[in-house]
Amino acid sequence: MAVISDAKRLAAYAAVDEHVKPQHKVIGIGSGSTVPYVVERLCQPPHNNSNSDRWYIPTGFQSKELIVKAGLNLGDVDQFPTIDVTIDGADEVDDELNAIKGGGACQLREKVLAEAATHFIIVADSRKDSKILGHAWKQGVPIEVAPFAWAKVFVNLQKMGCENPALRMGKMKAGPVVTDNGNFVIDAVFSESYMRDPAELLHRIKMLTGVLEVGLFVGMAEAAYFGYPDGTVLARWQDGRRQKVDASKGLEIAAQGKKV
Ligand SMILES: O=C[C@H](O)[C@H](O)[C@H](O)COP(=O)(O)O
Repeated sequence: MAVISDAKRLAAYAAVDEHVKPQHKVIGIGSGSTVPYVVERLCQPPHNNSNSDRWYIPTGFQSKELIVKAGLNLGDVDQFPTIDVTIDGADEVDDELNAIKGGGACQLREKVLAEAATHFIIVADSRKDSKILGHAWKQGVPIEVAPFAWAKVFVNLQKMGCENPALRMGKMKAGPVVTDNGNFVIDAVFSESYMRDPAELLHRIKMLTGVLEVGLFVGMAEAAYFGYPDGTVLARWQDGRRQKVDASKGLEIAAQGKKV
């Protein structure tokens, strides 16, 4: 198995199989390239047997489309402020399961759904499995800001020691990326000494007026599942446990899924 998409699928399948139980009635669906496989698995046996009285809550446009296209019940977090399980992707995950998120500009809704969840689980391929944040993800910490405040937040980030904050610009669109909430995103690279203490960094950035949310998810994930190109899945837990998950069942289903 050499393809990264297969690794993502295995991680997603393993996470769904381990964490989504028939009694779970409200499920948060995250964003990114691994999440379509989460929805794919949720639509297969035995999980699909629970879907008629289950509600799915999206973290943005992409996951809303996934939920609607799969014919699942779409809800929102104002109807369901308590979620049983949220499964989401990540840009990088450190040794303690702190994560950088927001590469797709979804960090605000993602953090609300992560915080609302009794169980918050990350799924990703092995490239996201890291020791210290910033080692693998070089683009910086995604920061969602009120549009009129971006230049002021820029100056404050520079005062904190971030040399080159960047207003994220659209592709095939003149001007900045506008999030699903109508805000802008600043990507801010910080030194390793900052990244070694993500809780402190999160606190300092969040205190800047005009900042709505920071793509640092500190102490939130219960477990993270990383798919490897050799077909294995590594589960890491917040208490430091590491476990190789038997992905053979997932492999079998993935093979069947591809034929469909
Ligand atoms: O804003 C986007 C999210 O935080 C994604 O979960 C994250 O960027 C990972 O996305 P991908 O799996 O596409 O690398």
